[in-house]
Amino acid sequence: MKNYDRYSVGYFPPATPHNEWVKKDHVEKAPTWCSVDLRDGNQALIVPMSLEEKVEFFQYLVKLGFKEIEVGFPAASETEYHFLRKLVDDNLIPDDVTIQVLTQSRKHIIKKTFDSLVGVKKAVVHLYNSTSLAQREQVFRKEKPEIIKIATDGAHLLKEYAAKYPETDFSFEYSPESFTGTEVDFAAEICNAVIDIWEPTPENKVIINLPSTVEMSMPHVYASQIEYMCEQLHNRENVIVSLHPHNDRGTAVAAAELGLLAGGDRIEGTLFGNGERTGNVDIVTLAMNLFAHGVDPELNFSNMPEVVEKYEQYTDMKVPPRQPYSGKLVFAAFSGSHQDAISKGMRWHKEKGLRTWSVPYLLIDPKDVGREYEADVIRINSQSGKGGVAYILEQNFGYSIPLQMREEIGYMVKDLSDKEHKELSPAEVYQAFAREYVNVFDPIDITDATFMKASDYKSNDGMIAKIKVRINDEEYEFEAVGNGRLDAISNALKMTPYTFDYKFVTYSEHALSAESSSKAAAYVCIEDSDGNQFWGVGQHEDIILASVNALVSALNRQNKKDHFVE
Ligand SMILES: CC(=O)SCCNC(=O)CCNC(=O)[C@H](O)C(C)(C)COP(=O)(O)OP(=O)(O)OC[C@H]1O[C@@H](n2cnc3c(N)ncnc32)[C@H](O)[C@@H]1OP(=O)(O)O
Ligand SMILES: CC(C)C(=O)C(=O)O
Repeated sequence: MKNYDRYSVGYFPPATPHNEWVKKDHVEKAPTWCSVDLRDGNQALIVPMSLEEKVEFFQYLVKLGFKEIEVGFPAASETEYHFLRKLVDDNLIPDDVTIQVLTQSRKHIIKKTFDSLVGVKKAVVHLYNSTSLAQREQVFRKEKPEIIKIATDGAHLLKEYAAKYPETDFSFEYSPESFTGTEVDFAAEICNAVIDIWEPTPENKVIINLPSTVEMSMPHVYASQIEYMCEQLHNRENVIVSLHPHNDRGTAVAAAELGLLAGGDRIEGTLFGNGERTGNVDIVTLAMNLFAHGVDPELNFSNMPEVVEKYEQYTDMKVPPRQPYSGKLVFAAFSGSHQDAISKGMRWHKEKGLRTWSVPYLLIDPKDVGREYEADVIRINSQSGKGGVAYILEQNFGYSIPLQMREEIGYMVKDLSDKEHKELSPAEVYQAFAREYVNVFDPIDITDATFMKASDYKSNDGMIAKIKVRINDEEYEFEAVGNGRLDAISNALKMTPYTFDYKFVTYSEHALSAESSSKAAAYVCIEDSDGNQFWGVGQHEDIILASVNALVSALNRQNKKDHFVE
């Protein structure tokens, strides 16, 4: 590919290695979450949200458990301003939720921001200016001291305006925007200049937010930068280090996780990673990654389908089918060996009554995010195998297919999917199975069967079967004795003018689920003198007649109408 040589690394790792974070292997507690869906997410939409949509989305974010929500850039537009006023005037902000607003470091914008906040109980005012080499040179055309002055002027203004509204509990946040393209020592210098003005205390900490406004490096470089900043920041114990990753290289989640290992306390991100360009960091994935490591994420995504639905409704964006934890296909196993392992794993967990989760191929239990095994996990197409097909028949329709029969059914179903070139729904799997195996009554149909004990039969408990049978539209009635019911029926059938060539290989039966109107299923396998085997399945409310139906089905599969001659 041409033109790769136009690019080079544009980021600035610390001059000395800052890699202590590498010694930790997982994040041990949830960070403070700040949703920026209504600001960063909103500013990235083709059509930003309406006031009503923002109100609903805000309330939904509260329901999910967010305690800090950046509600907008109130100086940006009338909608943003009125939205904030509505939250305040209609008392829509719960006491345990802090709203946050973003402002550039410009006096009229800061003033308008504070105007919009009048009457709010508590708020974070988030000040930013760009600090990267590229922005300094190309956009602001200013040297470092002038860039620092933009930040410190803004920091002073925030203090001044906040003092005018003593009824509001204000906190301050500063972002050296484009941090990832900023020399780390300069980033530390400008953040410290702001911290020194704000003079944080344990009661009034400040937030220093370190955005990868554009994600430029591999995630470990971002982590090293965060570790360096945590070491350099003044008054660190009273500074909340916040991370605001974007996803330009597709590694925002990794960067955020490593950044947390490196000392980050707080994450700004959005549901499903909506945001500028390739998006902000996806808070759903981050939170669920904690969950999957046994850490309480302190956000509630237990009804993921609803989260997806609401998000799509508010933003008009789509959650892709492979989005971690939330996409439609992320728990789906189509391939045979995966299905086999999952169904065995599920059974193992059930049998052992295990609460801890270790089912192969599934990072978490889909039920924990409101997904259904039946609809979401094992799905049938031409890549599927016997284990998956048997799982579908058992879970959805109550048929516990004998192990020896599974392979044959598996191939029959996958072949059908292959020919039709489509996924088969559980109902279609069942129809294919039923059509081929269950209660197959043509050309042979036993229309009536009664049994009596033949106690004199070789002094054993033999059975006498009296059957009415229709074969190729002719009716016959015979009575015969056998060492069991099926044997007696076989002997009666042999009295018809037809030749039957089979012996029994195996038989099994079980009750079907309580909801089913047919209460029993039976499975019969017969073998002809050439060694060919034929399975049949019978279904009936009466277990004895289910077994008769299974035998008849097997015989009919052996003796297809056209080939069955006297
Ligand atoms: C990475 C991020 O997501 S940052 C947030 C970005 N979000 C947004 O910008 C959405 C909301 N913004 C807006 O609606 C508008 O930009 C407003 C209302 C805030 C300001 O509008 P305007 O003043 O008309 O335009 P604009 O933002 O283009 O202003 C650019 C000027 O501000 C300066 N500027 C830009 N950002 C900042 C900042 N953070 N602090 C101080 N000055 C800044 C620029 O250097 C430029 O200066 P110049 O006029 O001397 O050239
Ligand atoms: C304002 C800052 C935090 C921002 O949105 C970014 O840098 O991406």
